[in-house]
Amino acid sequence: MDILLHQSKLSDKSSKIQITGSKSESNRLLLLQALYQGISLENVSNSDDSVLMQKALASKENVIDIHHAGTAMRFLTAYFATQIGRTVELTGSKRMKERPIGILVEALKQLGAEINYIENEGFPPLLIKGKTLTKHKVTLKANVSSQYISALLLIAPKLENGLELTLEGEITSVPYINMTLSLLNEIGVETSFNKNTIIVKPKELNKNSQNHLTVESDWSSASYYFSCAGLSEIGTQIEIASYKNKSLQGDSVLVELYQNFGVSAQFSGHTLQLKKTNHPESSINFNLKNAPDIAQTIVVTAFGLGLKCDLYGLHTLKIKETDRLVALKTELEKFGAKVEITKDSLHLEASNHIKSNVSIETYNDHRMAMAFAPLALKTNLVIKDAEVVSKSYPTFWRDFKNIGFLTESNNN
Ligand SMILES: O=C(O)C1=C[C@@H](OP(=O)(O)O)[C@@H](O)[C@H](O)C1
Ligand SMILES: C=C(OP(=O)(O)O)C(=O)O
Repeated sequence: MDILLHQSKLSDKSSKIQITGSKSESNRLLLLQALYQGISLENVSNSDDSVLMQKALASKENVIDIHHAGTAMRFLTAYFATQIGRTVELTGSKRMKERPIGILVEALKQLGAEINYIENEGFPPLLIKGKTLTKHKVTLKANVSSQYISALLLIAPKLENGLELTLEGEITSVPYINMTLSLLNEIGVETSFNKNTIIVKPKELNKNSQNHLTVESDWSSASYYFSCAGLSEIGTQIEIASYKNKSLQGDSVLVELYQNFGVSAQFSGHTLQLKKTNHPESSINFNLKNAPDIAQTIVVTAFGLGLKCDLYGLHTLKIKETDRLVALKTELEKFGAKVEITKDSLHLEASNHIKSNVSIETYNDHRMAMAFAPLALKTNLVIKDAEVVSKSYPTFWRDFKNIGFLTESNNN
């Protein structure tokens, strides 16, 4: 399905958008729920990636396909490595087979796991034979993906002696590691993270222990509304829910970053009120190594406002749903933008011209579709294969229409 977005203006009646739970928090908590009894959850994400995670954890099949879900692939590799007596083939989409997993597999093997590559060395699919992991110390590279680290941390309290991780190189996406540790703490697991060492103490929850956790709504999904506010006229307001002032999600840095685009974000209880209050700064320069998932949103907002934009710390973007650096350059240039990319940065020139009626390819990447959609506040455009949004935010197009976007779909 392609969606034609006519140039739109946000509706004056500020309607409140209820955004689904964080997929990162949900996928961690679903795994902890499978490992420990007595955990109940509220506001779990309805994203494809979380539904796939739930199904995989409940499945009794020998082959489990997690499609495009990176966290599910990495977290379930660790999970199945500890499921004694079970042998599972863990596989995914064509793209998943190109997303590296060797660092995690090697770390699990150092702990005593039995995992084999079915096709290419270092990549899914994997054949995992569940075993008791006997060791508790492991060293791994931390500059490729934090998901390998979170995967190990999630199973750590179940290991006989817990886990001591030594991280090598510059640690990437640190807030996601802290999120994992905080969620472990919430269910009573003791952890420490000092410099490059993380320690998780072993823990068996007592039979009667009950933990009820409410998943905060997804901040990466919130970014598209920050972008809408940023691209609107001064005075425009949008309300999104349900958010917390002290979030576990690193993408909550949006509140600070979007001030540069003239957007103010105020809490009223768990509702976040976004308002365009000021003109933007003349140029944007951010390091996003702690918040890689909002890079696409930010560069599109900057382009829509005609701003020069330099983004750094983007080394993980090449191994996500698509090579996001190449995808951004290709699609932005269709509108007439001038973009340079390196292996870890992106540079957009200031320009006040935006070509109309461009068709955006989404490359099986939900964030390509959602990041470009707010540009309809400036021009007409088409989003190809628009259903990709369901990877993290299935009701995105409905919600988008509700705040005033004029959309037309065609099913080709
Ligand atoms: O742990 C997580 O939930 C995630 C970690 C990040 O990945 P990297 O650590 O690979 O950057 C992020 O991009 C991804 O969307 C979700
Ligand atoms: C990179 C992402 O997800 P994953 O790595 O879990 O596929 C994302 O949601 O932007």
